[in-house]
Amino acid sequence: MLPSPADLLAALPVPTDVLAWVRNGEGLVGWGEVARFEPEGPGRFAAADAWWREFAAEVDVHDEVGLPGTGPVAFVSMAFADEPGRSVVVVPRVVVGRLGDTTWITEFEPAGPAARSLPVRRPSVLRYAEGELSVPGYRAAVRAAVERMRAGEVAKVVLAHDLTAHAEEPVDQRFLLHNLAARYPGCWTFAVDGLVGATPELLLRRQDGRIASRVLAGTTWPRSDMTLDALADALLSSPKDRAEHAYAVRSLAEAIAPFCADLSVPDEPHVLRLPNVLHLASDVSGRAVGHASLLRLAEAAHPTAAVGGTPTPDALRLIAELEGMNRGRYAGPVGWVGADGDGELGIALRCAEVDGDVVRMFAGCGIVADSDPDREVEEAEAKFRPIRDALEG
Ligand SMILES: C=C(O[C@@H]1C=C(C(=O)O)C=C[C@H]1O)C(=O)O
Repeated sequence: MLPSPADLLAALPVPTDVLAWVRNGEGLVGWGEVARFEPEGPGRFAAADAWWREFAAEVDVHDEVGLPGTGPVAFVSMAFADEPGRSVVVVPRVVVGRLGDTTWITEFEPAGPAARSLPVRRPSVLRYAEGELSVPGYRAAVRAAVERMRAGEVAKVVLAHDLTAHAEEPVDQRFLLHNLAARYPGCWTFAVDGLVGATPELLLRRQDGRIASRVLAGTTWPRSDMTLDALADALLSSPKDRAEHAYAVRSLAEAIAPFCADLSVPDEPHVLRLPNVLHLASDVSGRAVGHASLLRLAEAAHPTAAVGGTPTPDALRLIAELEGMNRGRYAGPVGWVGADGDGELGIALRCAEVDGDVVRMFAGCGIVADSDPDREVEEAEAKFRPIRDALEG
């Protein structure tokens, strides 16, 4: 039995090409690679689903545990945009999983040589630099979005920017994972093909005929002049944040309604408290009708107005125009799928793309007509905290 959240991650023997999806000590970690598929474009979800079905159907499975996450699994990280962007589906050679008190190992045969276990290394000297969209560039983009919204072009748009850190040596992704899981145990700590983070937002879970989602939108952050209770009350009674939240909930609920019976959407959001931010949160759930896999459900739901906007097509056009950067897999669905098409996909937030010694971090905010550009810059700063702190140790 593995006693603490850090321990599932401690099973990872190597510093890069690690796979993880861990929350409160439960989940999956993987390494080695038996297969990979990299779809692109608007058909990427359907292509990933078809490829995985075909692959999983060929596997001769001996599953002695029979829990969600046992048997063959693929880790998934989808591009945010139809263009540009590369999505990744990876089937690991070895998976270690944990659910409740049960811990298991899944291995493809013939088993490869055991990976030599390398100690976790702290990144050496970090130098920060602007990303593709600088802070002043981001402020200007938010200002422009507000003007366009006041002119009635869109109701909500989510704008993000990036920040780069350079280390002296390739970054040990496990160092980030350990720090994120220790500080944000209730978030889903993930790593797929170099995208590493800890997201508080569950796009969709499909399991045993149930569909669930945790929608977040509407954010505040701790400051010295207000208690956490006062901040939470202010967030719940802020018309701006409630409006941002309502768009996100509606977009998710409408997208999954055709695949669900007994859809349950809370009348009021609750406040999710994290060390760096507080969010308005709504847990939506329903009973799955039909056989649409998790990947096909995600295709219908992505991007929700938590990371895109309302109406979606106009918001996506505005994001491409005003951000002018490639989001890559940031804000796209990330997680795992099982051979039966069930699994869990979060929204890849509070994360970074790690490429050797370069770490590209992302953060974004929902913008509505009465957003203040300076506050959105501050909110993005608060959202960079988890990954920056994880890098710095
Ligand atoms: C876009 C991000 O977060 C999203 C935007 C939020 C908001 O605007 O209030 C809150 C949670 C997330 O849905 C991010 O963290 O980068």
